[in-house]
Amino acid sequence: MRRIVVLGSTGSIGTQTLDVARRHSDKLKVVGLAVNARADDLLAQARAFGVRHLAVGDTRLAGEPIADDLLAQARSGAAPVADAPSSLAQAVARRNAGGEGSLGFGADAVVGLVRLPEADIVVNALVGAAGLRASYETLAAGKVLALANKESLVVGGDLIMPLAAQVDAQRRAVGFAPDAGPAGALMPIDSEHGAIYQCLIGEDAREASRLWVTASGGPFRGRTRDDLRDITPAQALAHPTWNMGAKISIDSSTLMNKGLEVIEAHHLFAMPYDKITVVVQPQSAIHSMVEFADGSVKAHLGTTDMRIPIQYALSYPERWDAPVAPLDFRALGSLEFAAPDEDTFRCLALARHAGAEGGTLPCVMNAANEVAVAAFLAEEGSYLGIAACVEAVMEAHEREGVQRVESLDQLEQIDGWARSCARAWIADH
Ligand SMILES: NC(=O)C1=CN([C@@H]2O[C@H](COP(=O)(O)OP(=O)(O)OC[C@H]3O[C@@H](n4cnc5c(N)ncnc54)[C@H](OP(=O)(O)O)[C@@H]3O)[C@@H](O)[C@H]2O)C=CC1
Ligand SMILES: CC(=O)[C@@H](O)[C@H](O)COP(=O)(O)O
Ligand SMILES: [Mn+2]
Repeated sequence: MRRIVVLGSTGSIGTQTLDVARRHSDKLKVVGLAVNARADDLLAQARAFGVRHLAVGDTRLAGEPIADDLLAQARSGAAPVADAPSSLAQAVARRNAGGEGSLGFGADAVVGLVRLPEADIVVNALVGAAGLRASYETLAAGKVLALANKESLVVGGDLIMPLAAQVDAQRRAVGFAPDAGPAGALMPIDSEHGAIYQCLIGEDAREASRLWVTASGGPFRGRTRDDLRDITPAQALAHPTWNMGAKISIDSSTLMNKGLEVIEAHHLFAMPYDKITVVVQPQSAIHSMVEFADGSVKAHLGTTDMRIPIQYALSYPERWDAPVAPLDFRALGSLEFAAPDEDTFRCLALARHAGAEGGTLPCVMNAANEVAVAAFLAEEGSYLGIAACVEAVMEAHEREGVQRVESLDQLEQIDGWARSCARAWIADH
């Protein structure tokens, strides 16, 4: 039984993770759940999965009646009735649940769940740089990090990857290492990175000469800059192939998502930026590809459903029964490929620049993007303003001097500076 904590359990990745856990309840046990504000949904999930360690990011909810219900659930110690066909089974399930339950409010309570002694794997499905500390603390606690929160690596890859290498070595030392593959301390959930991870298994990573990161092209593929002037949130949220949370959907439409993924790939696979190439693949059937020194290319394909990479991150090195119908190539028709239009979708080039410069610039770029995307969604900023704001804040940071990444505290301080800068820029435009 693999015991998992799901941070961001009410979101797109979080709910799909719970669906995988439901389908494989003989192999996965959910022991902790965290959300930001959807506390009613959290309570329903906790009851359905018999979870007694709960955290809510929004501290204002601590004084609401829902807090009493959550506390009752945390203290209940009862396995869900559906999982306990007899009183004996229920008694065993109660004993296995172990320890006292817990309920906490605020960012520290959310991060605190990663240190639960009964947790083996933490699924980080938080959104934005708010997920960085949880990623760091998961690996610092020697646990497996199943990572959807790509912003963690974009901002703090320099801190996270050395920790992941340590946990990988610890797991290898105690005998957890498949014959042909890494020990699985950091399992990427992002579809492209899950794909590359699988293409590299059984290979000598030093023989990989290029990573081909695929992009759908987003809802505005083929449009000109002029076409993008009056884009509304509803138009930008309508992703052509994936059903995702709001922030990543906007990032996909601007190609910032692909820029974040290039930086994520650089950290995860130690690949130089000039050997990471983005290719538009509008069907989103090829999730990414790895080219090797001898000219061979391995591609990973699958149904466009995140439950496949989520499940693989949890089952590795095993493969469990498919959570969705596999791809039917007869129905797929053709596969198209194109170069991305980086003049129209400037966020991709900005992110590449931030990644290549390194240090604290990706942190600044990411924070400015988060603020500009939130402003656009709140109809307080324009669509084209997203790239313009990111560029202006990056330039300001470069003028002041990009720093080497030293610590989480340093990153949080620079993130705060970039957010203020971005808010000021939006107020002025
Ligand atoms: N969705 C997808 O298909 C993919 C997503 N990703 C990445 O996965 C991450 C999650 O994306 P997605 O699931 O789409 O996002 P959603 O917006 O759908 O969900 C975010 C989840 O995180 C919770 N949350 C947000 N902020 C906090 C906080 N400060 N403290 C505690 N909980 C918080 C939300 O709680 P509440 O509901 O209470 O607000 C919600 O449960 C992102 O980094 C994204 O880039 C990567 C690949 C694909
Ligand atoms: C499902 C997933 O991994 C997303 O990150 C996806 O890649 C978004 O689609 P785009 O290719 O349009 O960015
Ligand atoms: Mn992706």
